[in-house]
Amino acid sequence: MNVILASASPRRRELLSAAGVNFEVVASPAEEIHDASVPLDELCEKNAELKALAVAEDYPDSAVIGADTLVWIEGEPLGKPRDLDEARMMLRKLSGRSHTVCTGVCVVFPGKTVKRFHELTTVRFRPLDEETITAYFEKTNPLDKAGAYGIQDSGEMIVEGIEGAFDNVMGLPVARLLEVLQNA
Ligand SMILES: Cc1cn([C@H]2C[C@H](O)[C@@H](COP(=O)(O)OP(=O)(O)OP(=O)(O)O)O2)c(=O)[nH]c1=O
Repeated sequence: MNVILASASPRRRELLSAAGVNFEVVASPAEEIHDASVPLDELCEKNAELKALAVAEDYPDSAVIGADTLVWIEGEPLGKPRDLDEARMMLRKLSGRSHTVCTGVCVVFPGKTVKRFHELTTVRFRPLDEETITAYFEKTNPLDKAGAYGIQDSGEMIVEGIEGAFDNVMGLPVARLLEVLQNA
């Protein structure tokens, strides 16, 4: 079965390649929803589905994978920051506390069968002072990442510990995705 990753994210590409899956990449034109009144798990899965369905229209004979990662703190979803000021505000908010990272995944199979799931990881941040945030932004670009951080990019500067899967924080819970692809 031909597999398409409907994502522009280099991290998702890396993770799926490392799992030994052969796939093509087609970035999805879908617009994400960021509506705090929708429950986190539903929001991640819905966005993943919108991304996958938009590409599946043009590739009806392939299995099309969409994914969406949101950082959730105190009932508020954090997407990607608009600029460095907002990125700094996000890290201040995450400083010294735990938050939830939810990645929703949707696979649209030929015949339009849709499989959706999500995975949650708890991430505990170190207390961050302004100097650490500045130093961290010199190491990584926060603007293309939900919550303004990348656990895979000098994550030890800011993260104290996690409960759950690391790859889920990076943007793709691969083990569960492989099960879905294999059981198709
Ligand atoms: C929290 C966190 C997010 N991220 C990234 C994963 C995603 O690429 C991004 C969240 O944005 P998404 O909207 O989920 O994905 P995207 O816009 O990058 O790609 P596409 O919609 O085309 O699939 O944040 C990390 O790389 N590391 C992290 O620790």
